[in-house]
Amino acid sequence: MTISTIASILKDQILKVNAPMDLEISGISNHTSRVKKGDLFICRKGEKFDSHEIIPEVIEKGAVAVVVEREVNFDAPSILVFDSRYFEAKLASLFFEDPWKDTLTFGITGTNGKTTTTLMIYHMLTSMGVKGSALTTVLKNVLGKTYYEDITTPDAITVLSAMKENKDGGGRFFALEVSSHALVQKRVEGVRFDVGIFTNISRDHLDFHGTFENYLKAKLHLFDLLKDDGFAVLNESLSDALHRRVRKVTFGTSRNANYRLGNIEVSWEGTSFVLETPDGFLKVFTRAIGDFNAYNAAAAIAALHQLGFDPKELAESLESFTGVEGRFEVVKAAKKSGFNVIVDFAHSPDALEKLLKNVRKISKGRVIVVFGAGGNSDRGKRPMMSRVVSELADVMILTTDDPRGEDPEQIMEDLIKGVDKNKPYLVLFDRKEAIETALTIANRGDTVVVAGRGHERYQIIDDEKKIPFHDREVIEEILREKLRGRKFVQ
Ligand SMILES: CC(=O)N[C@H]1[C@@H](OP(=O)(O)OP(=O)(O)OC[C@H]2O[C@@H](n3ccc(=O)[nH]c3=O)[C@H](O)[C@@H]2O)O[C@H](CO)[C@@H](O)[C@@H]1O[C@H](C)C(=O)N[C@@H](C)C(=O)N[C@H](CCC(=O)O)C(=O)O
Ligand SMILES: Nc1ncnc2c1ncn2[C@@H]1O[C@H](COP(=O)(O)OP(=O)(O)OP(=O)(O)O)[C@@H](O)[C@H]1O
Repeated sequence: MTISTIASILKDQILKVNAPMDLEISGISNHTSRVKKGDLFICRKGEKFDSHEIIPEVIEKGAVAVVVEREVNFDAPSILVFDSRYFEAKLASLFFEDPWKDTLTFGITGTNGKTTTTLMIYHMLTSMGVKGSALTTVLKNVLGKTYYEDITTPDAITVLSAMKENKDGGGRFFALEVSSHALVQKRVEGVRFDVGIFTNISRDHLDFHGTFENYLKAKLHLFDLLKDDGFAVLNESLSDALHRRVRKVTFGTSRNANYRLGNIEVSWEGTSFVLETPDGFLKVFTRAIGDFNAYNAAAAIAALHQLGFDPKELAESLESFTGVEGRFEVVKAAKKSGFNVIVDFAHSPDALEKLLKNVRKISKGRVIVVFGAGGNSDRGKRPMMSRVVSELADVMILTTDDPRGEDPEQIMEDLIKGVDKNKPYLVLFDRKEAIETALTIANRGDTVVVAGRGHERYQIIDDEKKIPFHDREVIEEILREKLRGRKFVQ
């Protein structure tokens, strides 16, 4: 692709071109670690770093031109643009030949349930023989291959190159979990979606968005990115918040919902419910435990049913969905000990509340909860999280999550502010010790919930330091030690 092509197609985004028009670019990149020979490199001012400062380094590494959003004191072929992030998204779409155009694209946003809903769609479609890909917090799978390991919604270049690879490999759909950070940072601005799903909204990420209104606005931007015939699948509580004139399909429990959930039943085996669709009633069962998973399933079924898939086939294919790693994950190794252990990613007040209400429904004994709060993110939600847990747990053990450079004592102080002091609670900073204590005090019939980190494999202490820590593996290791040499009657 030449500079001339870019300059003519993206001219509205460009202030000045200072490069030969016939200059050929063979790739695009935005990070020094990924620059290749012949690349057009996009410079961005970020929160930690400004890559306008390192142009000599990227030219040295082989970039033939740079995109900048301010004048720089370095003589290199360049394109001056209004907004680097927006330009990157549009350029990525152009460079990878608009792969979303002939792909069935799903964008899934919401405070909770994005990963699960995305993977339900992925599971149903692939089980029905439709080839495709999904990028989520947990699974980042492009036609069976792990595409990258990192944040939830990657940068625009990664998103669009993954879509292109999916399309070139015969993939017909692409399901993308879209975080509010990604929407603000224009990581999906170069994509157009057939279906946008908004699972729910509750307090989270206010460190980044400032206010709840901004957070909601960020999420709603997904629907500005729908294709002309695209449609929105919304939790019924969000229908009025979306003012844009798009086709809306709602799910919920009220009479007005287009997809109406009823008879939700939760057990250790899974979740079942009846879904009233515009085409009649559907019995649905999924092995993912929790009434909130009925809502996630309703959203996923509504999206696919509206696209013309047979509802019975959808329900059948969902039966083999076993849930997502680290989401209401029942630790099998604990069965022998007579109590249950659950690992769950809940790290917002709403997710903790929904999780623990479900646990209470199915647990015979006490509910013992181990959790903490992540550093460098929304301080205000911390006391709300501990308030919910102290209300719903019988025993609460506060511990460390990912401090991310913040003082763990400070995080703990914030958490303790929300605790009901009439309820028993323990503070154990060492996460392993906290889990071990919970497993030690658990009696037959009790349920231990280890919340907050789900599938994550490292504790992030600060920018530099990552300590391997996987809740389920730590639990299994402790149980092995405890069970060694002991006999249990089951
Ligand atoms: C606060 C935030 O969201 N930051 C994201 C943002 O970084 P940034 O643009 O501020 O980047 P920066 O590190 O200051 O660097 C500026 C520029 O210099 C470049 N650079 C930087 C360093 C270097 O050595 N070389 C280099 O070229 C970078 O590529 C970038 O172009 O853009 C980067 C590329 O898209 C992201 O990797 C980065 O995510 C950081 C790592 C992050 O942790 N983000 C979290 C908060 C996040 O986005 N989370 C959501 C999920 C939230 C949830 O639902 O729980 C997500 O989608 O993952
Ligand atoms: N529909 C829902 N409503 C409320 N809570 C939910 C819902 N679905 C899942 N959860 C809770 O949120 C946790 C995370 O689920 P999931 O990974 O699907 O959400 P997510 O939105 O992708 O989260 P994240 O953005 O943090 O990756 C689950 O472990 C569960 O506790």
